Amino acid sequence: MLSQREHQGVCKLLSLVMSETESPTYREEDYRFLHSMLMEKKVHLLFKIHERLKCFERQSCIPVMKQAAFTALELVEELKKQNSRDEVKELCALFSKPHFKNLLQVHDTVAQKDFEPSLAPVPDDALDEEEDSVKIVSLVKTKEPLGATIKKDKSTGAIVVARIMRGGAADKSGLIHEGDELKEVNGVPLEYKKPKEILPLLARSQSEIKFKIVPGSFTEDLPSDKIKLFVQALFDYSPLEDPTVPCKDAAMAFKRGDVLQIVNMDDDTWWQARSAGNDDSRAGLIPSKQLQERRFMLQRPKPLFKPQRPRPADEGGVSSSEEGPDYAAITGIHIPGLRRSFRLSRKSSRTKNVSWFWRWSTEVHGVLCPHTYREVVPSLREAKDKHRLVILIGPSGVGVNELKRRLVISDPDRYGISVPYTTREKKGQEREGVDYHFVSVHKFEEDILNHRLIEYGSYRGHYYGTSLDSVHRVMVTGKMCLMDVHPSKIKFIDASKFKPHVVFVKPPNIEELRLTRRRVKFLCDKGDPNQVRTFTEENFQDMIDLAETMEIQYGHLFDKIIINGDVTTAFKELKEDLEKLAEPGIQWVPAEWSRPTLKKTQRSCGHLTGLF
Ligand SMILES: Nc1ncnc2c1ncn2[C@@H]1O[C@H](COP(=O)(O)OP(=O)(O)OP(=O)(O)O)[C@@H](O)[C@H]1O
Repeated sequence: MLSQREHQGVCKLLSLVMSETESPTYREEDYRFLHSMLMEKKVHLLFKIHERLKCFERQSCIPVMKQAAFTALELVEELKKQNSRDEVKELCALFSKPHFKNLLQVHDTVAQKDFEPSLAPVPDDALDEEEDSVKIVSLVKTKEPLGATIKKDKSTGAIVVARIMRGGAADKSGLIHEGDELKEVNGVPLEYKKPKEILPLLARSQSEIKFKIVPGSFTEDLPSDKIKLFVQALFDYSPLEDPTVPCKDAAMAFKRGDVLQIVNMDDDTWWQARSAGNDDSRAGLIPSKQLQERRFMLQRPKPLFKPQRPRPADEGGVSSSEEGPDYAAITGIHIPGLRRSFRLSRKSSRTKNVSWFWRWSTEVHGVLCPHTYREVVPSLREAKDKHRLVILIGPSGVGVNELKRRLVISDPDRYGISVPYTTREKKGQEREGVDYHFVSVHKFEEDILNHRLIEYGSYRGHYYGTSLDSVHRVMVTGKMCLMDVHPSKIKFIDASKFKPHVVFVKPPNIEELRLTRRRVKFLCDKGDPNQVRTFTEENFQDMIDLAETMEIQYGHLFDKIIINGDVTTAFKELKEDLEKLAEPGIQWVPAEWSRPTLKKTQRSCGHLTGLF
């Protein structure tokens, strides 16, 4: 907004100019052009800047002379002619020093206000052509790329500016816009030239690049710093491996999990983004959500077409009945709460796979949303805040329990595990509240009805489940609660309360599985301690297949993916991730957590709202 005084100034100037144009050569068209130019917001801003600079000039100190370097030189010559006193000699020596000479030269540059790069004057004949309006734009060449891409307009054959990268040199200049037609670069006409022939012209120019431009219809964008859309990438992207990217140099690479600020979404296929927190950097091209979804849809979904292997007779432990997900084995050091898993077990995985395949095939043409980007918002974590709930998921046998066990052993004061509930009888050494909470069927079913269980299932006629209550009990002790659930249950966890951090434990490739697990023994039936065996090739393949399916279905919920090849490396990576999670500061969380609709969804699902 212009101040009253500035506004008056503009009006005065405007009326002066208008009165001057009332000459015999007055043309309605020129008049309107001048009027619209003077009404331009940018012209007003220029007046404003001019006013401010004037103000500054009045306050600032004025140099006594503008040629101090020359005066110093003359003085030295004079002094040399005088006497040879020590002080005079010292002064002459001082004035002759290169540092001092340079200092005076800098002074003179400032005094003469000679900061502008010298650009050649606009040639007289530049505007003689018949075009309605032609712009001559001179840009000083720096190490920074221009930050614009060009293309040939298919219908007219003209070379036009395809994109201006936000924050780049062209964008900052404010002089070149998308849709502008380039007529010449450094005096070379671009007619009949291909875009790739023009790039060397730009590269060849030394200190300045001069464009002759026919402006396109330009609509002012929202400045990039005003667009506050942040997304977390759910896939890795490398422009070098993308043959469809319009300009590899203008594109940016990113990894899954990187947070990007989207600064331009005008184009349906290529957005412009920069790394979050890097406000001054030039934006880069990234595939838009729509483009990435299309690409994803065009890929043949692998699990859908995977041939079903026949089920060996020795693995028929669980039928395809309504029985809940199977429980997996427990190995290693006993830690309370580590003794059960509702994740798909290796025994039931094949049966489950069949139904997942069916679901995938319907969802792929229906509601399944490919994982491209998820909107995130910054959330400030303070030192006094409770820890976030850590959810570990992965196919059975991949090592979720092993990693939980190592975390608890490494720092029992920091990590805790919720104690599960069961309706079965207490066995041998088991302790109430340590190994399980032993409850009646009636109590368990009441808890189900009251939505007090995050997850539950039945195994051999007994219920097993994790209650919100037990998670809460760990959290109030100030520990980070670790739990493993089936990924389909994540959406029912009250995100605004627990701020779940989901870690997907992924198997490595089959060679590494063979290498690291060949001798590993696991309990294949927790009800029978004699049923210990080693992993088979089929177990490995199941693990990989199931991980792939989980990633396709639930990948958008994963905050971190850990590949559990070498267990020490995987554990270190997990621990580092969780330590970072505990640190105070800004964390990026899904934007939907802060939207009121989430609560509605939860209520309509009838889950997990009763207890807290
Ligand atoms: N990276 C690894 N290298 C070698 N052995 C591993 C590795 N990770 C886990 N194991 C071992 O594999 C076996 C299965 O691991 P674990 O019980 O943790 O799997 P899980 O994912 O919890 O599966 P489930 O829920 O079926 O028990 C255990 O004996 C464990 O010690």
